[in-house]
Amino acid sequence: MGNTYGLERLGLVNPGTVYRNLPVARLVEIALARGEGILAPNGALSVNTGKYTGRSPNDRFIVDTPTVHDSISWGTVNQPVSETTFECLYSRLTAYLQGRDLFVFDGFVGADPAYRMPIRIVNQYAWQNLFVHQLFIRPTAAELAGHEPQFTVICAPGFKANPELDGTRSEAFIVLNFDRRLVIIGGTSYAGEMKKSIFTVMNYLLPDQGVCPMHCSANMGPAGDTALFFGLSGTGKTTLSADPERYLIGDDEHGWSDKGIFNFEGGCYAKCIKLSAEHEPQIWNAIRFGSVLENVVVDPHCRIIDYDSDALTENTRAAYPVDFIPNAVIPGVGGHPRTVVFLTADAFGVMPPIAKLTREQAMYHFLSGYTSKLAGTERGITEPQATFSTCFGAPFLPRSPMVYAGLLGERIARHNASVYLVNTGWTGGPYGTGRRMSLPYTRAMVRAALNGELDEVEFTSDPVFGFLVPKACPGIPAEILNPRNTWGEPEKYDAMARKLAGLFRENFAKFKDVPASILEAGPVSK
Ligand SMILES: Nc1ncnc2c1ncn2[C@@H]1O[C@H](COP(=O)(O)OP(=O)(O)O)[C@@H](O)[C@H]1O
Ligand SMILES: C=C(OP(=O)(O)O)C(=O)O
Ligand SMILES: [Mn+2]
Repeated sequence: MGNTYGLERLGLVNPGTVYRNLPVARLVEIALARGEGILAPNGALSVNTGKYTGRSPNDRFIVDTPTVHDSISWGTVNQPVSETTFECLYSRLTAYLQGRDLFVFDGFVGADPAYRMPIRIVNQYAWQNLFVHQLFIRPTAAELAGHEPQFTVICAPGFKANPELDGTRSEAFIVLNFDRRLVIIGGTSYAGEMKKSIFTVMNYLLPDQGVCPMHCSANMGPAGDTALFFGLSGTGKTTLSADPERYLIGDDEHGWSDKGIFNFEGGCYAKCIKLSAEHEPQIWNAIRFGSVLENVVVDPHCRIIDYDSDALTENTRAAYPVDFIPNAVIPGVGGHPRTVVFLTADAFGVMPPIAKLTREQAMYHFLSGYTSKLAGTERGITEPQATFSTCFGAPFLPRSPMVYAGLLGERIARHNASVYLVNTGWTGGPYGTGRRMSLPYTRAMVRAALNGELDEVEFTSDPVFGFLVPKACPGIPAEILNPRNTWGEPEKYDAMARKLAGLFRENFAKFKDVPASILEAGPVSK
């Protein structure tokens, strides 16, 4: 029998061949030989995930054990399952995997050696093992030799749960078990479930180590100044952090410790619907041999890639290691951020393209997490839907939002970071009548904020939300800065703004123990 690398300790007995940390070329060869995907003309491995093309938040559970019971914010996001349910499902999963070839990736999450955690991902599919190889932090040969995983993900999309037997909601499940330090995934092949599960684990563990975990991208300017871009899926974290004038640290998940910031991952996971070489050259060029294209339409005969097609999903993706972007920072660490950007994709077309927030407003908007869910990233979402996703990442936060807001607010104050709200969503009217904000304009505004150019301009106070809106911004026609001017009928804008302010108030009512100064930083007019 071949080496099983200790898998039997997880109850994974009698496997077929176990492959551990295969090089990229072999994973690609095996994936192709097994018919898991096809080669795209740019060299990327192209795969389709079938029924599940986005995350399935309703199928995600956390095992409710005494150790974690009091520190998890239970509810519709963090749904509990019992240990008995977990053990039954787990034994059926391990039985399913007997006799099958398995692909193991041993590596790390967390670029700062002080906080990094050795992890193991066990995959049924070679392509998913390539995905995690590129997305997480790859070990050196020496690190691999001494590797002892502290958390494991087992991902077996071919194993479909039976809700009656297994206590799941459907055939798909993502179950996190902190006592066993194990995540099990079945029924769905969407690769994002693996990375976001480990993100959730870090979001649980790091606050106890004095680190603020954040759903944000990060980059660094030539002078070493770092910036963070918070935002729910599809709001522009990946796109805006890939900036030819700056050094990329990471596109999605970071921690902020007493030393500065660090990426959790070693790769990026870019949305590629309507991707163009003109608007996103760095991402375009990162899609090559070693990358994975997920649910992007690639013609099986003539092998033409159609980035414009949403035939399989709007949520088409490319996964690649950070160093496929020129000027990436390896290892992904940086100093304390000078600028923090909250990205919102406002489907009402109300929010200005950029606004400067006071510290209290920053906390109010961080807790609110106002944005729109964009089509495709979660099952059942087919058009933009206004949502309040606390901390711009509610689906990934196992603890109370106050834990994360407290950690972030304290760091923003201590390091005197400037905070901006940037609307990458609609302008000129709501979704349907208006249009998506122009990406070149958003880039110009972000550049001005990061360069300090916005410190030099005049601002007006937004009559509804109270934050400061610049009157001018280099590279931008001034009239787009006030969203009211972009609507055909400004009175309709006023009505919509009042409606949105009402939604903010309604949503914020759920936060009970918030200091008055933060409560008062919400919408100013009734
Ligand atoms: N003004 C804009 N700012 C940022 N992204 C935009 C804008 N307009 C359109 N987009 C598109 O929106 C998507 C943003 O996705 P992405 O950066 O992957 O989001 P995230 O990383 O936050 O999930 C990309 O497909 C990008 O091309
Ligand atoms: C991968 C995801 O997130 P993001 O779009 O933020 O990268 C996701 O939500 O499945
Ligand atoms: Mn992203």
